[in-house]
Amino acid sequence: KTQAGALPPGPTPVPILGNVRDLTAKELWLTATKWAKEFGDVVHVHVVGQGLVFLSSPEATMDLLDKKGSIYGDKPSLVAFTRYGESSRRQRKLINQAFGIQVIPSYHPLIEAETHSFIRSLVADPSNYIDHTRRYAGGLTLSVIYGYEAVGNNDKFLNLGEECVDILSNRIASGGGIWPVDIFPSLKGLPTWAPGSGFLLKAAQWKAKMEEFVDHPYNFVKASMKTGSYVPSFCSVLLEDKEKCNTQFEFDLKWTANSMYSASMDTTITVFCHFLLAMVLHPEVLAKAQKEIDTVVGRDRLPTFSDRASLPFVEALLSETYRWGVPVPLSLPHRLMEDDVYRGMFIPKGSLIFGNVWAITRDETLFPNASAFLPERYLEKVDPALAKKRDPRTYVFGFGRRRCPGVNLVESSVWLLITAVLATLDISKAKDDFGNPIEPKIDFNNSVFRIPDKFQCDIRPRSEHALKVLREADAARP
Ligand code: HEM
Repeated sequence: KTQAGALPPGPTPVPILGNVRDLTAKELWLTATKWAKEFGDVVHVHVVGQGLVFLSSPEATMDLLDKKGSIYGDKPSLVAFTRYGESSRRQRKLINQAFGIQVIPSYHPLIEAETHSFIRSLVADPSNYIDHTRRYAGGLTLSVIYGYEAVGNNDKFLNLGEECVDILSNRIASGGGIWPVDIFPSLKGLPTWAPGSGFLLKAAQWKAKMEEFVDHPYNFVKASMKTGSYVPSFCSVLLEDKEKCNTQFEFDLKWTANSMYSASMDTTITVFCHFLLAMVLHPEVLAKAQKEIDTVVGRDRLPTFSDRASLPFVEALLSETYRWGVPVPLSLPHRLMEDDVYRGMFIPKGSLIFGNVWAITRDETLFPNASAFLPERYLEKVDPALAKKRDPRTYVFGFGRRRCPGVNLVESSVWLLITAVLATLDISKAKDDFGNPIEPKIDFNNSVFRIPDKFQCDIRPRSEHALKVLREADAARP
């Protein structure tokens, strides 16, 4: 077979298993970034015959995942949703119909209601902030997608969703390798002692749960549509068009709806936890943001979307939260559909391509003092090309044809989430029995999403008045 050039460089594989051991590392993005320093911004490793390519610069991610998106747009089938083909294009079309930028304002009342309810839960029970964020993200998605109103933290659909995401991202993904079995078909033949063989059982469990989770909320929409009393949602709007309702369409619709649920959960949790952590570690940033909100919004009402343009520091704080937190540090892999040659290096068809967002967002030339949380870096005026290169949104939502289709919704919902929290709550280090501040202990144990393990912190209302304003906002809601 003729090859146009050598494979991209990378760490030396061991026979047969290749780089399996390199890939089982905790915080794989750190390892991938070390490789980038050693071998360059395009690194190749292989796992039992499956090639993985890590792209660690804005140039490489743009050149391949964006500019050559038509051949870098496929997905491994289990990790995320669908292959890039007819069905994926149809699904994205459905999503864009529901989450196009012009549609988002119609979700504003829902977003506001979920945000205020989230703040009430934080006030009532601050230490369980992760559960509340999960409830918030799940609740928002269930209502937007299915018109379903989740009840409490123990809702049946929320629980089902949680089980699926948990099996996938924690048990399958961290069970000895990074990605599940049908990405590495060759793992099926491995003896049970080999790293990664535990995949099979877990993948079967996951599939069964997934089918439940795809069908149940969808059946809820259909049943409620039959009764005539239902809240319009992504599914109901698309189902109303009876013309299109054939089996293929329904199949696409229910899997699309489901993929959005899973996709919104851990991502939102990651972003919120990093915001919280940044506020715990940087009281001066919290104070500055609160001062801006007090000046622009005042203390007698809650911030709304119409305040956004007048809150540049909060905007910078949000950007810095995306950059510093890096919610999905290796993004989600794309699958190369045809052999390709890049800068003379040969990248074979079928390779899994990872955008190393961690390496890019920690690049000192783009972000001096990159490990520090400094919203001010986004207040500096720079030319548009550089601004785009430094905008974390260019990377943290993924790339090219598979870029996160929920981004417009997130851009609104996460903004309001942090702005409303800043307006109503104080966040600081927890104190021990002697009143000494406790340093939050930070560790990352999820192999796909960079979610900090639960840490101690102190969250409380800024004042009695803030609580009153919150109650008034609730009372005013129809
Ligand atoms: C802060 C929150 C979020 C972040 C950081 C985020 C990030 C991402 C990333 C990195 C990807 C992979 C893109 C790629 O493969 O190149 C992705 C895919 C996806 N996201 Fe999001 N996401 C967020 C929230 C949401 C929400 C709220 C929804 C839906 C309501 C959503 C729906 C999706 C879907 C459906 C995909 C798969 C797209 C495809 O494979 O074509 N995401 N997201």
